Amino acid sequence: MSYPTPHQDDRTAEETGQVLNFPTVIGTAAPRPRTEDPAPAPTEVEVEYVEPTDVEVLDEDTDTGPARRVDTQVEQWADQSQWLARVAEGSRTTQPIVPLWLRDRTEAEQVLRWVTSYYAHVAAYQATRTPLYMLRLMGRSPRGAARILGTWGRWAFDTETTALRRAAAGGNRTGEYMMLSRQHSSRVKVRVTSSLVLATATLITVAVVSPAAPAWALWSAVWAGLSMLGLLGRRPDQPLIDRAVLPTKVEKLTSDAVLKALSALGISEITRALAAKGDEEIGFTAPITRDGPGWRAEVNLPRGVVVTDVIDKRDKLASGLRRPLGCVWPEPVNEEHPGKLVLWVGDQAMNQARPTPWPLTEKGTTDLFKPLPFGSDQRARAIAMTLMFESVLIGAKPRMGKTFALRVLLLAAALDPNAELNVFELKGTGDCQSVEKVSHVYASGADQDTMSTCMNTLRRIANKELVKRAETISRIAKADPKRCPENKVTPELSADRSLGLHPIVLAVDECQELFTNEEYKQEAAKLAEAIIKRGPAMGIILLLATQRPDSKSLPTGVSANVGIRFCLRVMGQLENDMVLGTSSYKNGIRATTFTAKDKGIGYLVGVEDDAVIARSAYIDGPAAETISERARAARIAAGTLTGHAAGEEIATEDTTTILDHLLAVWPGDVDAVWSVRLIDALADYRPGLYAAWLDIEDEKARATQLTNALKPHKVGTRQLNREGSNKRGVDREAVEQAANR
Ligand SMILES: Nc1ncnc2c1ncn2[C@@H]1O[C@H](COP(=O)(O)OP(=O)(O)OP(=O)(O)O)[C@@H](O)[C@H]1O
Repeated sequence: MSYPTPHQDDRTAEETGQVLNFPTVIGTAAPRPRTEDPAPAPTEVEVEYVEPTDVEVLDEDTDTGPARRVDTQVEQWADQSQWLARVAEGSRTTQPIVPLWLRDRTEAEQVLRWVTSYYAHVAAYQATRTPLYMLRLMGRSPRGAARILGTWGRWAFDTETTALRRAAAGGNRTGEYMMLSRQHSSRVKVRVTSSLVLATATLITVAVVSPAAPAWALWSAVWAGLSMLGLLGRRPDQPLIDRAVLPTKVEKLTSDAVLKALSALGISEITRALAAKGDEEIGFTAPITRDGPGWRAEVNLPRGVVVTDVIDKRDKLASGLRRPLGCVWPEPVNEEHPGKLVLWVGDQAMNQARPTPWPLTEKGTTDLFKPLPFGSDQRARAIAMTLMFESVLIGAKPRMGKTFALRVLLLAAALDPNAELNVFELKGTGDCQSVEKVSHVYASGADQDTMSTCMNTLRRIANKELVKRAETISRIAKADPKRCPENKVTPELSADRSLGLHPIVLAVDECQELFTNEEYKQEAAKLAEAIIKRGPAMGIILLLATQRPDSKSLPTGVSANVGIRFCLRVMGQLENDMVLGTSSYKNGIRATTFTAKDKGIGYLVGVEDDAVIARSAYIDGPAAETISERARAARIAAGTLTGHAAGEEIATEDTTTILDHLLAVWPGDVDAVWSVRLIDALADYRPGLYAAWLDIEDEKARATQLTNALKPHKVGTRQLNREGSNKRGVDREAVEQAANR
């Protein structure tokens, strides 16, 4: 593309804008003339067009004339340093020396499997059709025989000279005719005689040899003969052998196919960009390559089109590519720009691929400080997650695989003999039963008893364990900062059982039951939030799974603070963002695009830098039992089988007191609060314990209830003059001191 020189362009300066010359540090190229300068002799100046970048547009009112474009420096730089720009661009987009698929053993195996399966398919396809091909040969043999006879007849009776003889006879060329006739007669005589001799010899040989030959040899000869005739009888419009049509799942992805599919999306900018041939608005930034069991294309979408526009129309894209929906996975590349699309097209729909086996099914133990195998991505690459210092939220529509995913994490945790498991399944179907034999606390049920056991465990962990662990950690950090450099548990501290800092895993399946329970919802939300915020540093890991990830069933404090999120199929943006985090839907991370068949498949956030599509490992009931048995044996060997699993009676009753409740509901940093206000908050927090106090109409009498309840803890109340009224109230310091005592 070339810039017009001032004389080539007959527009006015106002129309074109003026190009200012900037002093440049690179070279001393002659400045471009201003449009109002006397025109130099017209010359054809070919200047390669460089996309204007960082163009400063001056205010129309400043200086003289209209807004000015100041591309000169950019152009000069580009003119003189084209190669530098090319090198810079080139080094940004260098292609890997070792192909992607060869870098990883699993991927190399995938490719090998793919190639083998392709040729196996072709071989099997043709082998199964061999009888059909034979029938076709037999069917065509009469035509072959006729063709042979025809050809022989034409040769033996010298038909090729018939036209010449006719022409000589018609033209009264007697001499020529006589010569041709003689030649014809002698040819026919020789050819017919030799044919008869050959035929007789063949017949005699057959008659002599055939009685002595074995039957298979005769049949083979007949078959070979007929096959030969069949081959000679072929027809160009009906090939004998069918093409082993490549199955759709391994068809190569071509750039044409990708562009065609993109054009079918009905996005006007894409259609325009594709129509404008030669325009580089849309294009591939790397060759389409094999990537795991599929193809990977990198596309720069036209300016203004974002990858989420394409993700929204994934079904149309799949239709355009003529692939099953489960094969087509468009993804954004967030570190580049929102219009950079990576399109991965699998050979097989993800939901139909064989789930990769869980590596710990047969053997092995785990360490919660290290990555644990969780599942695999669309490319069948293993996905591992480190649970320590994290909390996990799993959300989905019912029956999409949330309990299976939770079970993988629970079994992985169970295989760390040092981890204490507290497991609650609030639907009562026994979905987590496989880990009962290794759990310190285990309860399953939809009843109030299970709920109350779950609440008491939450209270123990949030109110006692967190406090105790914080004290231990700060004591160790003070005494020996090297032992605890980041004021959080380390593998060494956690392994020392005498310190009580071993990992605690608290899992609640169907947690919506807890967060919507009239009696516990407020308290449960506060406790869960406290554990999510403060627990990870102290080795406490909360795992939550819910089939109703909406604002009512999942407290914002929980959904906003959780670290690892796994969202299987959900129906709407709200549920999607509740599980995956605010703006996920807007950013193209949409679990709404999964279909009902995508069981166990979801978006996983918080494990890799970007959200990934993952399928949890499939561990069925019997396999889970076997793994759990192994985990139990490991615990027995390590001497860490405790609580419910060890048949111990564990105190799961409420060990919190009114002091804990007061501190949980205390408003911010306020040092003293009226008793009536505290009673209101307490009644919301623990309606089962305090709601009855609200029935007392007289404010003074109501406040007295709190005074009396605090007496056993040696916490007094006093008159507080606030907002122009004088009412009984409590000091925070007094409550804290009593709680610490
Ligand atoms: N990773 C997976 N691969 C293949 N199939 C899976 C996978 N995970 C789950 N499934 C299938 O999905 C079905 C439902 O799974 P699961 O019981 O975990 O669903 P759920 O979401 O917990 O259901 P509910 O909400 O009713 O408790 C299972 O029976 C299983 O066959």
